[in-house]
Amino acid sequence: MSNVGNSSNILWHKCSVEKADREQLLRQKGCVIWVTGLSGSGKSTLACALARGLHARGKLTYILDGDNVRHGLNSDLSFKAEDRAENIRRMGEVAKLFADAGVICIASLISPYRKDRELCRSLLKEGEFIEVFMDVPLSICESRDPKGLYKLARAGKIRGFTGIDDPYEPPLSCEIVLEQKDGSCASPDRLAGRVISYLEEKGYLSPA
Ligand SMILES: Nc1ncnc2c1ncn2[C@@H]1O[C@H](COP(=O)(O)OS(=O)(=O)O)[C@@H](OP(=O)(O)O)[C@H]1O
Ligand SMILES: Nc1ncnc2c1ncn2[C@@H]1O[C@H](COP(=O)(O)OP(=O)(O)O)[C@@H](O)[C@H]1O
Repeated sequence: MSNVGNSSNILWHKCSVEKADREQLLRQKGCVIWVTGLSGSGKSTLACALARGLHARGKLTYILDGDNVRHGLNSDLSFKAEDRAENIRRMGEVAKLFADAGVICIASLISPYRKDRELCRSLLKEGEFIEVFMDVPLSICESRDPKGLYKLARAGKIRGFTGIDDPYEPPLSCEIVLEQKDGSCASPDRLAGRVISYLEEKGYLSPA
């Protein structure tokens, strides 16, 4: 008998077709690229550029974007701390399933709290969780404000907005930092190129 979370009598069912077999088929290694950063830091843009770049090399990717998943699976969750934690936990679990399918899964969400990101990291094997920090100062994100949300937050019309009146905890150590400082903002394709080089170096773009 085994207990899993709140359930009991749940046993793992194993299949003879495993992750490595799917990876052979796809000629790549399943992993999670976890893109974290403030709203407006360029997470979704990077995710798209990365998916395009990898697709062009014949690699199978799937983007889990915070905004998009909040339209469906996570539509019951708000932005209070415990709901963000649940949002991130579910994203981590779904990303893990994609990685197990052999897919290069690009999860792009603010994920502001370190402990939630660490929990998602712990779901995967060593090396399979690649954290990418969009290191863009709040002032730049705020000046971009493509959805007008910072303006609403500053006006007190949105409460608990990340970076304004809700914290963002930058990674203390992560696999890739993409810095965008004033005046020197690399293009999304260039930034994606840095992630693709990392994947190549670590062998993720070759079969298991
Ligand atoms: N209070 C508050 N704080 C931060 N962001 C807010 C908030 N309310 C709405 N939004 C919009 O929701 C997008 C962030 O969703 P995420 O799922 O990525 O957030 S989180 O990881 O659960 O913190 C985020 O999208 P991005 O701009 O793409 O980051 C915002 O557009
Ligand atoms: N590398 C970049 N250089 C300049 N502008 C960028 C870059 N990446 C994204 N942007 C712009 O910044 C804004 C926010 O990008 P977005 O990808 O929506 O951020 P996020 O998903 O983190 O909220 C958009 O207007 C986008 O065009």
